[in-house]
Amino acid sequence: MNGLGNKILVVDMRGRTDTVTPQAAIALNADPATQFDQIMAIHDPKAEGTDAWIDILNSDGSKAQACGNGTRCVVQALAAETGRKAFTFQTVAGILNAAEHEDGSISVDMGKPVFAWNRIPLSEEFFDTSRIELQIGPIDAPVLHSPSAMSMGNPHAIFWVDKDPMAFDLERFGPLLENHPMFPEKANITLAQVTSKGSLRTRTWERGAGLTLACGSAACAAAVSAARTGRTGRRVEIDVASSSIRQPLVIEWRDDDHVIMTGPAEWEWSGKVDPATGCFNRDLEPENHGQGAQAN
Ligand SMILES: N[C@H](CCC[C@H](N)C(=O)O)C(=O)O
Repeated sequence: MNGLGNKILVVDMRGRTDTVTPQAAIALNADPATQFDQIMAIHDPKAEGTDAWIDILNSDGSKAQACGNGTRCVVQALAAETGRKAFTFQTVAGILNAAEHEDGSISVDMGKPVFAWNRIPLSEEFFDTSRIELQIGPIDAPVLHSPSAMSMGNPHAIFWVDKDPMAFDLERFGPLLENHPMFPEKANITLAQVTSKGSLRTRTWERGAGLTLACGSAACAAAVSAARTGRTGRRVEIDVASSSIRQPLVIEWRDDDHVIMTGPAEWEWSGKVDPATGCFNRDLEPENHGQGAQAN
């Protein structure tokens, strides 16, 4: 599946006690036929009142605490399977409520943003993490500087740019910043251009996945950071510059501090996958539209 182009493998692990291994993730990503950005593994629920435990792996095999685009794909797959429209998931980042709307768009309550330096986490103490001292490029003429830092369950740095985010050499700067000592758990790196008081244009280098076509939790982090620094209001339309899918993500940072993300999801193909090794085969004919890959 994809969430605004973000390549998502939704793997049904319900009824099983094993998990998708980092090795399987790396093997699946190494094959062009199954190259992905994140795996959303659906497991039987652990907590009362939840529909599933969602285990999230990046394409480098590392774990992610949140995945907005991937969560919308899980909602679409489960809604197609069950006919239900609203779900409650448990992830490392906490409990997420999500629902598919009549028009097919999907809203996810991504929880509350975290601003404290030591919970993002950052390796240096900053009283105000809405603008931290971090720059890249020549000392006297930095290419990127003074980002806003925060967590959506996963760490984010938002660099403000005054021209198209596509004009930057993010392939070069991304890994330097992702792995910068400032971020003890690494970070997702986003370039954000304010295009109005209610809209942003973004591009993200993802922790553990690199340049992706879209990143939902980064869109949430950009919207919250823009509102937090007075650049926009608390409801923002995000034009994800790198995505070929010309639909905005709508992010609302509600007065109760919850961040609600609304956007599309799309099924691409289904198949069977070995969660230990990553061996897979595609269904010749799509069995059930909206179904993720079935573990075998
Ligand atoms: N693409 C995902 C983000 C995955 C985050 C992952 N890169 C990490 O934090 O390690 C999204 O739509 O939110």
